[in-house]
Amino acid sequence: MNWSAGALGAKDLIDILLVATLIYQGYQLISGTRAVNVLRGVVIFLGFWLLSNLLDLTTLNYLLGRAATVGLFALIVVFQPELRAALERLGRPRSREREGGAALQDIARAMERMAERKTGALIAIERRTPLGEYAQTGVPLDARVSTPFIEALFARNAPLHDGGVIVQGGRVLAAACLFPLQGSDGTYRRYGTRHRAAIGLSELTDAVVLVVSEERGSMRLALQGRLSPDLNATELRERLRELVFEENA
Ligand SMILES: Nc1ncnc2c1ncn2[C@@H]1O[C@H](COP(=O)(O)OP(=O)(O)OP(=O)(O)O)[C@@H](O)[C@H]1O
Repeated sequence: MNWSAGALGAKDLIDILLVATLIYQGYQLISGTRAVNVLRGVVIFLGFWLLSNLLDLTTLNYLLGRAATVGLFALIVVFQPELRAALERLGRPRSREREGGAALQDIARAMERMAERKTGALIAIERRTPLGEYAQTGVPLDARVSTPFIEALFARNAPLHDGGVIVQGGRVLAAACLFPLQGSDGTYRRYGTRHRAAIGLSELTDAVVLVVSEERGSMRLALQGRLSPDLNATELRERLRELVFEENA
């Protein structure tokens, strides 16, 4: 940017606009993931680094400079799954998103039917945080989502009915997965393990986790460590559309 020229040219404005868009899109890609907290830490670290530079604190500045180099590589290694998911999302064809929309309808339909029959179910829908590490605790499937398929997975006595199903962009990634149980902090203590597994996973990731209670035949949704009240079919569809299709688009 040519500051000496005094006024901002059209090129500078485009430049600023593009950088602002990049920063915003970058933030959108990581918002709701554990990377946001790390980003805050990085900003604080950079603040200290800048301050040590301004105040000319040579030793501190040297140490922070060294730590930054190592830290950059550490961040790439630690956030490799998130980076891969973000890049994958950038390059994901639109057809794949349409598939995701149709899959939501199928999941909602399966939820209603299982609730009618009081078949217990637990379904996690991946958003920005990759759920691969939880999928690894179950049986890998990589199959297209459909209402009968989801119902078959949770049918009583079906081999994979125990545990949770993980859905990623219109496909069932794995079934019979073990989700982290919500800690016993009191609020959700009275709930059984299926509901606490839903809350637990939604606490650690940004996934939308759906539960059908075998006991009550109710449908609920866990998000960001909170469990919704009972949802009817219309409410469930609405919530899924806004949380998975619109927010994640
Ligand atoms: N950590 C876990 N991860 C995934 N699924 C789990 C986990 N713990 C329990 N489940 C599932 O929950 C089932 C047990 O549900 P439980 O009756 O304890 O819970 P609940 O919340 O009372 O649900 P419901 O209302 O359906 O009875 C197990 O059979 C298993 O399928």
